[in-house]
This record gives sequence, C-alpha cells and structure tokens, in this order.
Amino acid sequence: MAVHSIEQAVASSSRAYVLPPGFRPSYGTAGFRAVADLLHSTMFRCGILMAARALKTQQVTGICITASHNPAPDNGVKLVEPSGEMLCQDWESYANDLATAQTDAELAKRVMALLAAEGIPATGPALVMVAHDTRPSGPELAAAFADGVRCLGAQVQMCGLLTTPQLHWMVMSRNLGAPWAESDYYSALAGAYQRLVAGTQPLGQPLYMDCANGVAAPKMAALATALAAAGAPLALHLLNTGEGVLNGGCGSDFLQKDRQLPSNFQGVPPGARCCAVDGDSDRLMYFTPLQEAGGRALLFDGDRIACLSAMLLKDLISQLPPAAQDVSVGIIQTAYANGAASRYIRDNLGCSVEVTPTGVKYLHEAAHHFDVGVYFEANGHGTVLFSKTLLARLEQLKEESRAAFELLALAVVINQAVGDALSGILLVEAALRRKGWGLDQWAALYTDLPSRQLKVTVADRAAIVTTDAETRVSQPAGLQAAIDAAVAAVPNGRSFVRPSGTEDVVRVYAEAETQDAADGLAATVARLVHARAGGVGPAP
Ligand SMILES: CC(=O)N[C@H]1[C@@H](OP(=O)(O)O)O[C@H](CO)[C@@H](O)[C@@H]1O
Ligand SMILES: [Mg+2]
Repeated sequence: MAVHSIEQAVASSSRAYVLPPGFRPSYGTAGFRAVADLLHSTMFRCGILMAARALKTQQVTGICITASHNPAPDNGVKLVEPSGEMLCQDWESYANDLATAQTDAELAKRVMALLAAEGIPATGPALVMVAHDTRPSGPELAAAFADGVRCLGAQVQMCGLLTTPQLHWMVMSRNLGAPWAESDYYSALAGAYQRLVAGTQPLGQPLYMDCANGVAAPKMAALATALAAAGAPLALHLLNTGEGVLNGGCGSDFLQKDRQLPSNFQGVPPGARCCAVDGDSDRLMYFTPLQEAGGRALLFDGDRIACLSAMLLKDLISQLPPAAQDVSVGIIQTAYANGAASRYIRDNLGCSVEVTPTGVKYLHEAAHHFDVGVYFEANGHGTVLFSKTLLARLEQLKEESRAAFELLALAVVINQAVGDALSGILLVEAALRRKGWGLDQWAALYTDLPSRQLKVTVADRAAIVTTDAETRVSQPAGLQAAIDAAVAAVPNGRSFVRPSGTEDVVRVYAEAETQDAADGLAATVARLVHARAGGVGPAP
C-alpha cells in the first residue's frame, strides 16, 4: 500500500473508533486496561501498532484481548512480540502516542511518523494473530483491532478464545517454524510432561482446580485429554468453570488477596491439593483448605512455586555429567516476594536472587541474565526461561544423559514465551511427583511472614514516584521518611508503596512477625499515603 493511501486509510477507518472524551489511555504494567466500553479506539490503534511491528520485524505478532484478573466489565490488551514475549519496551511510547491521539487526522500523522521513524516499508506481507478471553466484549473489540491491522494492508488471523499464554506460545512457535496450532500446544506440553513423570508414582489424590469462571476451564479440559492420550493422565476436578461471574469470589487473585476458599470449594476436604488460575490463565496459585472453621486457605504462591521449580532444576543439573554442571540458575522476584521466601532462596537453595520492579516484562528481561532464569511474581505470574546456549548443550547431551533429556522436557513443559498457569500446573505436578512429595513437605520448606496488601485511592497516582525497584518513594517529599518511621516501630517490619500500573490506586504492602502487626503497619502506611499523596474520600 502506498504511503498516502495508508494515511487516508487510517484517517477514514478511524472515524468509526472515536476516542471517548476525557479518556486518556496509558500503557501500564501489562498493556492497556479500562472499562470495555471505552476501549474500541484503543483496540483499533493497537491493531495499527501491531501491524507496524509485524512489518518492521517481518514476523508474525499478536494481541490478547483480556483484563486478566480484573472484573468482567473491564477489558484490555496484551501485545505480543514475534518472540512470544511482551511488546518490546521501546515501542510502548508509540503505543501511548497512537492511543492518545485526539483526532483522526492526528492519529494518521502519528502513524506516519512511526512508520518513518522505524523505516517501515509501506507495503509488504504481514500477519497479526488475535485472541480473546471469555469476556462478552472480546469479539467486538477483536473486530476493532482487526480493522486497525487492515489499515496497514496487513492480514489478521482471528484465533477466537484462547488463554493469554496460548496465544503467546502460538506466535513464538509460528515464528520459529515449529508446529503452532492450539492442538500442538496441548500435545507438546502433554508429551513433555509424560517424559518428565515417566517412572514416578501418580500423586494419588485428584487436583481440584478453580478455573475463575474463565477461559482456563475449556482449555484445561483439552489439556487433560491430551495428557491422557500421552499416557500421563492427571486426575482433575474442575470447579468454577463458567457458571458464575468471571473472577468473582474465585480465581488466583481473590485467593491471594482474601486467603479465603473460592466459591464452590467449601466441600473440598482439608489438605486436598487445589490450585487456582486467573481470568486469562497466566497466574497460578496452589492452595489447600485449612482444617479450622471460617473457610480459610493455606496458599502456595508464586514464591513457593519458584522455590519448588528451582529445587527441581538443581536436582536435574546435579545429575548432568560433571563437566556440564556449570549452569547458572537465577531467581527473579519483585518487592512483593515474601521475606521468608527470599531468605530461603539465599540461604538454602544457593541461587542468585534479582529484584525488579513489578510487571513480568521486567522479570522476564532479568531472567535472560542466567542459563536458567526462574521468575514468579508472588501472585503466581511467571515461568522458567532456558537460554539458547543451554538448550543447545542439552541437545548434545540428551542421548547419554537422562537428566539432559529431562531438562529438555522441562523446557517444553514450561512455556518459554510467558508465564502460563496451565503449563505451571504441569511443572508443579511433575516436581511433586518426582520428589514423592505431598503439600506438607512443600509447605515445610519455610513459613511465610504474615503480610497484608491494601489499596489507597488518590487524586493522581502519578504523584507517587518510586526508586530502588519500587521499594522506596522519592516523591512526594517526606512520605518515605514517614514510612521508614512507621516500619522502624514494628519488629522485623517491611513496607513499601507504589502506584498500580493496572488500576487507579496506590498499592500498600506490609510484612511483620505477626498478622496483627502486618495489618497494623499496612493500615498506618495507607493513612500516610492518604494524608501525604492526595488521598480521595475518607482516610483508610
Ligand atoms: C501487586 C501485584 O500483584 N501487581 C500485579 C498487577 O500490577 P499493578 O501494577 O500492581 O496493578 O497486575 C500486573 C499484571 O497482571 C501484575 O504483573 C502485577 O504483579
Ligand atoms: Mg492474568
């Protein structure tokens, strides 16, 4: 398509997708997110962006339309690089430029500026893949996105309902020239899981899975069919499969924040092995109902999954031929990692620990610093990345070394594009089976320090500026000193605040020796934020 016709195509197609007055989308922790009704123009513009990215890289790109763990009326975008990773950070400013253009003509100008700045040829074949979660607004927003892609003369492949990590995996595999269909995803994971658990005993009890009333329900059922066909069946009870509200009183985020059993788990016996995912199935928490009354759950969060993964990796690496055991294993966490987990990793696992700001794009990037990078946010979002060099070395060793063969299987079980709850379940199940462990042994690795997370609403959350991987506040002046004083008054206390990148709130985190002390510290810090950073409404 010629340059002037692109400008015209953008300007004229854009008329159907007006930026709602007063709406100022901003690319946050995981892309754009808002109430779905506001997002049509954002989707259209992201279509243009990802077509440009496909033209620039001469590879397939993608988008997942989802608001993840957020409420059902919300929606959002997660933009997918040719590698299957999240959109490269250099392009986030283009995303904001396009999403915030006030008029059709201004949008067309900004698109032309992007094409010129990136030296993108005006014509050429390009393909963008699009998927959505179970939100009712998904198909309509996908159509808006597709219109944007077509403005640049690129093609769009509508993939329908998928988990976010499935679409990332499909884009990655397609660009690698590997089998990339949804059915290939199931057979690759199932086959690799079978190789990992061959010769081990099944765990004996079924896994109860909370599907958050989202996309995980049909997709886990399909994975279970593939596992049975591969000769490694997994006994599963799927709950919250879509009969209730998406992420409503269920799902991994509910569980992490409330530590209460999700809906429909009240009859599950205490001690049973349970897991929960979020609305787009990229977060995973294990849990078990506690014996005590009140429907509380004991959580096995992302930190604990990271420890279990690192143990499995270390076991396998120690079984490689001695000359091949020089493999660096790093664990990447955010400030939300429980202090007890960080201490366990440092003192007992002997792995390096890196701390990054919140958001998997930062953790994922840091994971590339190691031969094997294990990253999980405390909320269960993460994966394990294998370097290309290590994979090549393992390929050479796989005939002579069972451990090399199994490490290669592990690299297939664990989604190499992004954090993936379904693949995470297979990772945890394989690790427990290989150790012959139940939840008790996993729980006994360390005891979490009591913690509390709160949200504070302020007039402008951008008023809070942080440094040191978001652990300290540099603005507004004086707030950090006040937080320091509050923390100093609590034995073994730790607390930090940061503006959310996905919700219009400031998040407060506190940790201490007792739950009461953690609750008290969080409340004190929340009041400090409210008082010093423009709190809205009554003080917390
Ligand atoms: C404390 C917390 O859990 N924050 C979450 C949340 O980001 P916020 O920027 O905190 O809103 O959503 C992100 C996207 O899912 C996830 O990466 C991150 O870990
Ligand atoms: Mg999610």
